[in-house]
Amino acid sequence: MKTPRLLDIHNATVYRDNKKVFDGFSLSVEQGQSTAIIGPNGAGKSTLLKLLTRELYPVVNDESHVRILGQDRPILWELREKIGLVSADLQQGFVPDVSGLGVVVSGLHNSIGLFHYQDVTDEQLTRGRAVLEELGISDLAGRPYKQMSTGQQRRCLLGRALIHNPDHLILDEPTSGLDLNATYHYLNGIRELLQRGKTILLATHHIHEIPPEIERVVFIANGSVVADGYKADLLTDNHLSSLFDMPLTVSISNGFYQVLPA
Ligand SMILES: Nc1ncnc2c1ncn2[C@@H]1O[C@H](COP(=O)(O)OP(=O)(O)OP(=O)(O)O)[C@@H](O)[C@H]1O
Repeated sequence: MKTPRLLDIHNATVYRDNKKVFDGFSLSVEQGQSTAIIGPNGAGKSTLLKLLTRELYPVVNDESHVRILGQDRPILWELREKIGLVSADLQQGFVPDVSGLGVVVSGLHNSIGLFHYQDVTDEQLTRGRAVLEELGISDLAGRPYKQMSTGQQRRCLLGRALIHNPDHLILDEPTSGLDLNATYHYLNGIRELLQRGKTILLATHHIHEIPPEIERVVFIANGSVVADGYKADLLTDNHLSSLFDMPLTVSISNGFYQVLPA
């Protein structure tokens, strides 16, 4: 049997409040095909990722579908186990008093904090500690979320996304707000995950945070896919200048791309 696609969107119309953000949007991503979704502010990147996490739904229509791992109506609980998420929305909405260990373990409860009515087992705590150790952040286990830096919170949230050991990860602008050291530390962690075979869907307008291991890029502008192909073919002066509507020049160093005004 053919492996179902991670994502298969065909002809989708999506509204956010009264605004039609996608009109006939189509995109598919195979499992194992890590992809960077690039576009300027307001292009529709987060909207796309929210379709995948089922935080947004398309308008129901016979001629369109949004299939995730082969399912039109995936069971949310199962989806959360198979696809980990780190996004700014999640980071901002997290319960401030929870500890680093609590952040990670909350992934098992699919909650944005840990609450007294939740039954947290010793086994879950042991799993949470193992994830913290794997990410090299065991020192954050007891620290309240609200007392962590942006980068520390982000790494705990990565731990939360990894607690189910999902095959797929969605990262929405993963290094925004991180300093240089934290950016490259975080990117190294992401590169390791890619090298271990995880599929990563990364939405960003920061070209420098695309790990060398990601080869496919999709450009989105005004709610449509405007280009889709290999990174080496699309991350060029001309293509990026056109996407961001200003003259840009690209340089490459150790597999990472950097962009500056031309
Ligand atoms: N709650 C909302 N109500 C109405 N319009 C919205 C809402 N959220 C987003 N939009 C609009 O949808 C469009 C796509 O937004 P989206 O957040 O998906 O873009 P993005 O590419 O992720 O942008 P950014 O890089 O700024 O995060 C934008 O025009 C935005 O103004």
